[in-house]
Formats: sequence, structure tokens, C-alpha cells
Amino acid sequence: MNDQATPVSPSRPRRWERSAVEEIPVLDLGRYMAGDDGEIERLAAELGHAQQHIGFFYITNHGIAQELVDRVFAETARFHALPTEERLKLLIDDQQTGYAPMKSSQIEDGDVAVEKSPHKPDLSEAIWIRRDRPDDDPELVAGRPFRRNKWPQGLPGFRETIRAYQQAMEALGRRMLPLYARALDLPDVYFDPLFDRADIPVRLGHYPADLVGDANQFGAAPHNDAGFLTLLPQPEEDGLEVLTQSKKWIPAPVRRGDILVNGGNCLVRFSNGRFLSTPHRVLAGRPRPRYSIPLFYNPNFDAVVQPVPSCVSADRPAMYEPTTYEQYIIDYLARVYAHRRKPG
Ligand SMILES: O=C(O)CCC(=O)C(=O)O
Ligand SMILES: [Fe+2]
Repeated sequence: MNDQATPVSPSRPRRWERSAVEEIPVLDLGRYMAGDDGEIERLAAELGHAQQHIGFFYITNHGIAQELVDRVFAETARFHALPTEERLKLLIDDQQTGYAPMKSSQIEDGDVAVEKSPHKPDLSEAIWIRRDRPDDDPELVAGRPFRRNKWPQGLPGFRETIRAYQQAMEALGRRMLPLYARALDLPDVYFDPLFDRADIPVRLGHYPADLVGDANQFGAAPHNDAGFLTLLPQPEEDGLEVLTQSKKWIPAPVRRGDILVNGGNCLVRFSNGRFLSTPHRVLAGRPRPRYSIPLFYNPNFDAVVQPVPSCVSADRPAMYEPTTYEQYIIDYLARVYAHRRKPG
């Protein structure tokens, strides 16, 4: 379903089993986060079922301090209250870093073939921030893509809070890797070396209240996430909807304190199509402003993204060619973001 897949084998692969799950399950990580590795088997089974049949699940007792999450929401609101000219100094670039103004973002994602007519630009704005690096970081100095951040001026504490958030969420993502590995019948440590310098962008988004868009307009138009997994600490406002396997849009109800998790296209590739990257969207024009702070937990830039051995067999040949994550994300951005194709 993804990434202009070039079938490696001409034969028709056996399909992965799917059933329509119409409610997003909740996984309790409490005992696992407290060090009980006896929980891996149970959690991996729950995670595997969720990822194969709906592509979304909540985690509760995940260990991320609500106080930190609240501070990130507060910093996000503070950023979006800056004068427009301050925010425009950080205008988003072709590396998906910086400030994307209202209606500037328009994903044209051929993967989401559920609605044929093109969507209007998103009724939201966001700042994208990647891993914070020192000025003498060798990869940054070498000019490698996705290594340079744009930080706002005049917001003391902003950078420190976002950095602390990224660190905490990265640790959570890392702790979840054995669950994905076990769920895919791999050794628990399988993914660890592919994520020891993970790409950890955050999108600090603002969906203003009371905006009435056109019929085909959203706060965030239907899309698949590109990366491995997305962590969405629950916002105060609802509006997020998820497309189930029965092609119904269902709301993802707000569960304050929990984190919503979903798989992205990278996970689809690793799992050779077994795990879902489920289309989702955010409705526009809610009665109150909505802020959201997803963190995308992605592999190292030089990690090779390719179907794992346990998901490839004679009747399910590899559906995706190996690619580095860096090249994969360059190709993805070139494909889906309309604003990247506009001059300037
Ligand atoms: O704002 C949200 O709740 C989700 C946003 C989203 O889907 C994304 O940033 O990829
Ligand atoms: Fe998303």
C-alpha cells in the first residue's frame, strides 16, 4: 500500500490476515516499564494484533511525566502566540524543519486512495523540530540533511523543554522496540542497532478554533505517517480520526495522560506489509483551539530499511527494495508535500 512499491516478485504474494477492529485498544505498559520483562510476550501479542488489524493503540502507564507533557503543550501555545514575523523567520525548508504556516501544508499522498478529489491546504500550522545537535556535530558540519534545527528567539526555556521531551520520548520508543521485534517473531534486540541514533522529529501543531473549511478541508488531511512509529501524548481537544479496515472513519477519543501510538510506512516496509500504517486525519473548526505534539520515532539515518527475514517467505516475497532511511525520507518528502514543489 505504500511508497510506490516495486514488487520484487511477479507472483501474487499471500495477503496478511486482516480483521476489522473498530475500537482502538489500550496497552498497559506499567509492569513492563517497571522492569518486568515477563510482560514482553503478552504485550507483544497485544501490540502485534493492534498493528496488524487497526494500526493504532493507546499506551497507559508509559512512564512519561504528565508535567513534562503539559510543559510541551504550554511551549507549543507560547510559540504559536509569537508575532507572525518571528515565526516566519523559521520558515520550513526542504528538509521539513521549521515553521509551516497556516494552509502551507498539503500532503498529496497517493497512498490514501480513500478520497479521490484533492484536499485543500491544511487548516493548521506547526513547527517541526529535529534532534538537537551541538554546532560542531560532525554530521551537521558535513551538511548532511535533516541535521540543522531552527529555534525561535525570545522564548527562554523553549529549547530545553523540547529537548527534554525528545529525550524522554526517545527512551520510551527505544523501550518499545523489543515489543515490535517480538511481535514480528524476531530476536528482542533486533531493532536496537538500527535506532541507536534515531531520527526523532516533533511536530508542534496548532489547529485554530472555529475555522470553517471547505468540504474537502481538514486540520490535517488524511495521510499515513512516514516513519516507524508515532507517539501522540493526548491533547485536550479531540478531532483525530482513524480509518479502519472496514473503511470507516472512527474518532480516536481523547484519553488524557495516555499516549496514542501508530505505525508508519517505515514499519510497513520492515514488516513486509504485515503491520499497518493507517490513514488518519484531524477535523477542522473545533470549538476550541487544539494543540498537538506528536513525536515520530524513526530509525538512524544510515539504517537500512528492508523487510525483516521473519516476514519474508516463498509465498510472501519481499515487497520493498532495501533503502537507507535517509534516502527513504528524502523520496517521501519529495512525493507528498505540495509546498515543497512551490518555488521559494
Ligand atoms: O494532531 C494530531 O492529533 C495528529 C497529527 C498528525 O497526524 C501528524 O502530525 O502526523
Ligand atoms: Fe499523522
